[in-house]
Amino acid sequence: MKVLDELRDLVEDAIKGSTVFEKSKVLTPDYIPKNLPHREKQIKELSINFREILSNPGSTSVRVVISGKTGTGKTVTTKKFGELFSEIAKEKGLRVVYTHINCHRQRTLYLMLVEIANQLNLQIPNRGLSSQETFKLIYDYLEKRNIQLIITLDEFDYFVSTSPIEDIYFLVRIYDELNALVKRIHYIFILRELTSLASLDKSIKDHVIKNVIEFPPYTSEELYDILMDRIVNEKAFREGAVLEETVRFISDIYGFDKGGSGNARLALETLELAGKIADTEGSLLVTIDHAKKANSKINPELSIILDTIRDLDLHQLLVVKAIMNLHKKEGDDFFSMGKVEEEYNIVAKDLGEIPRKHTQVFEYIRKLKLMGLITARQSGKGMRGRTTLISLSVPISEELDNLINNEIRDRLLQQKNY
Ligand SMILES: Nc1ncnc2c1ncn2[C@@H]1O[C@H](COP(=O)(O)OP(=O)(O)OP(=O)(O)O)[C@@H](O)[C@H]1O
Repeated sequence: MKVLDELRDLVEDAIKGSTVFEKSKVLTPDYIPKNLPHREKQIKELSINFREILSNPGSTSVRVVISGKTGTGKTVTTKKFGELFSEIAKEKGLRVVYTHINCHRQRTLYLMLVEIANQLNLQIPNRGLSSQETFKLIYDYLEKRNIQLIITLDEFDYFVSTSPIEDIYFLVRIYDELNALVKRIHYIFILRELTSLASLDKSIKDHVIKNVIEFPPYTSEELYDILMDRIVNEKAFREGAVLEETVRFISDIYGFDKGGSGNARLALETLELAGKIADTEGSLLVTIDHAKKANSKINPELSIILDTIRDLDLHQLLVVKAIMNLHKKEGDDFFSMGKVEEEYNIVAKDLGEIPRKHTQVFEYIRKLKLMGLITARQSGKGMRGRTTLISLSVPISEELDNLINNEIRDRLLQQKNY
């Protein structure tokens, strides 16, 4: 019974316990934030493409393609645009309804149409209507209420790769089908890769690919602004709970310019998980160490990183060991290149190895950075100008320690045997 009581205490303590979060819901994937840093240009491009709906409604059916890798804000940006655009239309006395369909969830043309009807609050009779009949019902509804409808087809690549060609044709050439004079239906097609449309017939492609808006992967600076916006403006965390260097660290790991994927979703997930780890450890601050632990759980590239450690040569491993030693000795995360080189010289000599020259060590560090094992950043402007500071991108655990030591031992043994 005692054990049960202890467990109950534990649960109660955890419920009462302190937390670094203030409004954690703003970190959930479906949350649409007030600001979308670094997507202003894309929102403007969307607005320009759609403005004719307001100035000359019924004259044209707009088609825009949005293309970009995963986590580059395609979904959140189109939703935000839809929200703002229909709001502005309403102020001008026009009805524009924005519908967002995920082609992966609504897997067939029919299911997509049912979902569009749902979002329009239009009841569809249960007797099995065909897609064509359903679309006609939707169109009549728009006509009766004088509505302009924007349909966003998210993950359109999926629809293209799984649907019969007639369905794609029907969807994009809807006006030939409907024979309607007033154009009320407009599309935003969201794709990860433009090349996924390559297999389509030219007559279809011409209806889809008119205006392409690119969503490039985010740089480290851009991710920093996105994370900071959720922390400071959206108040995801208590004031001061997330250290600035933690945000910098996460942005550097995922920044496209730093060899990362440029994926804002992974950066936000890492931040959220780092917060949860801080809570579990009873810490009032979210530190780089929490971010490293979160990264090792989330970053899909990490298991690959551990594999790459097994491929490193002896002196590259010694550089990694030097950074680990410095971390253990000084408790810091980032060290200047000079310091790492100094420690590397000691580590090498201790093992009876002749340390490599400065330029070679520099090259090792560059390679380790490319492999994603090391994160580098510039120091703040100090007395001696800017210097490059480096840190390991993985948490320093006993497991990592053992792995590195074993690999070093193996390399030394191999050398002896030759
Ligand atoms: N510029 C931005 N500002 C604020 N948050 C952003 C921004 N870009 C992306 N995000 C956030 O990152 C996450 C991923 O964004 P989103 O789902 O829009 O990406 P996506 O490009 O549609 O990805 P996928 O191709 O995987 O569907 C979401 O939580 C979103 O709110």
